[in-house]
Amino acid sequence: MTIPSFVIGIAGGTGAGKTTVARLITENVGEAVTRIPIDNYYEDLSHLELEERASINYDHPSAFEWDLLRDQLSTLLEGQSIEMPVYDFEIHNRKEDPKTVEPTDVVIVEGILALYDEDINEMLDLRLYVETDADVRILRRIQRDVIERGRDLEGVIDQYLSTVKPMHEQFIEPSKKHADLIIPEGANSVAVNLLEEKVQAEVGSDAMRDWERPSGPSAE
Ligand SMILES: Nc1ncnc2c1ncn2[C@@H]1O[C@H](COP(=O)(O)OP(=O)(O)O)[C@@H](O)[C@H]1O
Ligand SMILES: O=c1ccn([C@@H]2O[C@H](COP(=O)(O)O)[C@@H](O)[C@H]2O)c(=O)[nH]1
Repeated sequence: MTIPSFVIGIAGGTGAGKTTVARLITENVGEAVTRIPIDNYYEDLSHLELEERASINYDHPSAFEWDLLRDQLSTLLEGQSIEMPVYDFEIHNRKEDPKTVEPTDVVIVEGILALYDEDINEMLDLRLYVETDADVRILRRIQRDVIERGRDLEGVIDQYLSTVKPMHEQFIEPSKKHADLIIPEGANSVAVNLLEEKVQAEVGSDAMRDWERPSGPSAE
């Protein structure tokens, strides 16, 4: 594999289709891709009761442990494995066991604030922002949170109006200015096909990568 990996950041509002885009553009390259969902880097809130954890603002940048994400991403880019935390949305906390993640040709950093942090942005080779209308996103979120994340309708609506929407407007939408590409309507087939080709090229042509990178082996 090539070191450092080619790193793609995928940001966008809740329900925009980030995970779907990440899955579709990498589904034909097998294990050459590692996904780092930044949800896994929510602060460890084990010291709080479940009820207190449920009322946290999970859409504010301060909810994330950025130092850990920066450290683990750079470790991965140096070619070493990491012990990535794994988040459980039902209990609003990390699971007990982390997941061992090995370095791969392509790394995808995905999450609402994937383009927010300056240091993380510098580590990204391609910055994507998935843009989908708010009404579509909230409908998707209601469906997902009730079915997969153990929430009730009233709770999803309250959280959306009190934190998700205002934080989207304050932090997530403005992070779009850091994007190299904006993908309208999420997983649209033209965008997905182009990005899939790019991912396959990165997995398949290590030699070209070295030519392109000033810090790559051929530049030394
Ligand atoms: N282009 C699309 N068309 C229809 N449904 C979609 C599309 N993209 C995503 N979805 C659906 O919307 C929901 C949220 O998508 P997801 O990729 O998990 O969003 P995010 O990761 O941005 O929160 C999922 O149920 C997914 O299947
Ligand atoms: O304990 C938690 C942690 C996060 N959330 C919400 O998740 C979304 C981000 O996930 P997407 O897959 O991008 O939708 C964020 O808007 C948080 O509000 C949560 O509800 N509970």
